[in-house]
Amino acid sequence: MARITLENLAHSYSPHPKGDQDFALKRLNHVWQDGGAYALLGASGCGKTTLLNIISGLLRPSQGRILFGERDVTDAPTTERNIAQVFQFPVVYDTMTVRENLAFPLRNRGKEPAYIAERVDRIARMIGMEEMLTRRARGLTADAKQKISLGRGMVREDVNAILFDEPLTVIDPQMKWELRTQLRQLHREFGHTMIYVTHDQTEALTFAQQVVVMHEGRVVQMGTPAELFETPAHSFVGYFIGSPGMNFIDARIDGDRAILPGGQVVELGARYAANGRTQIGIRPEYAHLSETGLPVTIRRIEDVGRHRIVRAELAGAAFNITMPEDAPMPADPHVHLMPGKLGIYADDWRVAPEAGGNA
Ligand SMILES: Nc1ncnc2c1ncn2[C@@H]1O[C@H](COP(=O)(O)OP(=O)(O)OP(=O)(O)O)[C@@H](O)[C@H]1O
Repeated sequence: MARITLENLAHSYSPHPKGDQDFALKRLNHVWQDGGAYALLGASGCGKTTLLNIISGLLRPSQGRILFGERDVTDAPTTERNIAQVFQFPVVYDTMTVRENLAFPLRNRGKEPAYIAERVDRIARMIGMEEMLTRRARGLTADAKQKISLGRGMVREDVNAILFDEPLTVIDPQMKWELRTQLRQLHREFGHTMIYVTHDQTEALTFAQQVVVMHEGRVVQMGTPAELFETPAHSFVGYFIGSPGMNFIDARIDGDRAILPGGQVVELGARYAANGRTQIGIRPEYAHLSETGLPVTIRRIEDVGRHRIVRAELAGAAFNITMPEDAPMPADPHVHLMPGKLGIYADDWRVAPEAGGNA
């Protein structure tokens, strides 16, 4: 296994890129620690698959280097990188049995038959296919074939990393949950570096210790699920994580106060110097309806089970508030923003308070 370093990496599918807009992957420096469980999260088209294919060697980056440990593998073929990759759709050998499919990567590397048998049985148990080991892959459902692909990706113990590219797309919801739990267990047991690509925040947050969020070809933040929720570094992370996402309201920042478009003042509890398009950001969970605070107009209330989502308007912008099911609705609705939970954003990036500040 190895630490994977991406150094000044960038990729354009165009042979003559003219500017940033021609890069599917903009310049990027990143380290995947040996043994980490990472999710790579982002909307469709943000560059996740491009990045995975560069790590596995299916694609050569147009700029920069990739290191496995200290070794530069930028020009090394896939076979030398010792990476297992599981794709969105099944890749199985139809004429082989399930057992032969699972054993294939181990046979290829000349492992002992006894070891292969033991390892295949173990993986088959994990993916719930012990009963099917003697069946040919041809004729199995897409779901079953994808489980074989997953099993094959995990059967080797000696890989540098296992890359999963939206591997559960074709799996039914109940099995999805089970397989995700199994992957986590496998990670704990064997400590492989795992990179799991998804556009689904639930998948990312339940699988990974560290979530790397990509937006328009850039890594905008890497953090634990809690860090991404509490302190999104970029407004995209605020929108993308959480349900509903973070509220952003345009505001002029004046030292330790934010002035909203209607003139309402929000005390920030610390001083900020912010230029460009400035906004305050707050999660719906940290905004509470009350009789005092900033006046809001309520547009709609949605009951989503354990709580309600209040769709409101604050200072001319859409504003969501989560509210316990049994909380009373104020007669004259105002919203109270929890001061320690406010973030200040300038041109989409979170701004730290000035030295000596405490927000
Ligand atoms: N072979 C290719 N040739 C040209 N452009 C490509 C190629 N593959 C991907 N792109 C473009 O590069 C950008 C990033 O694509 P990529 O597939 O890496 O994103 P993604 O985040 O994995 O999206 P998805 O979840 O939809 O697979 C997109 O704009 C895509 O259209």
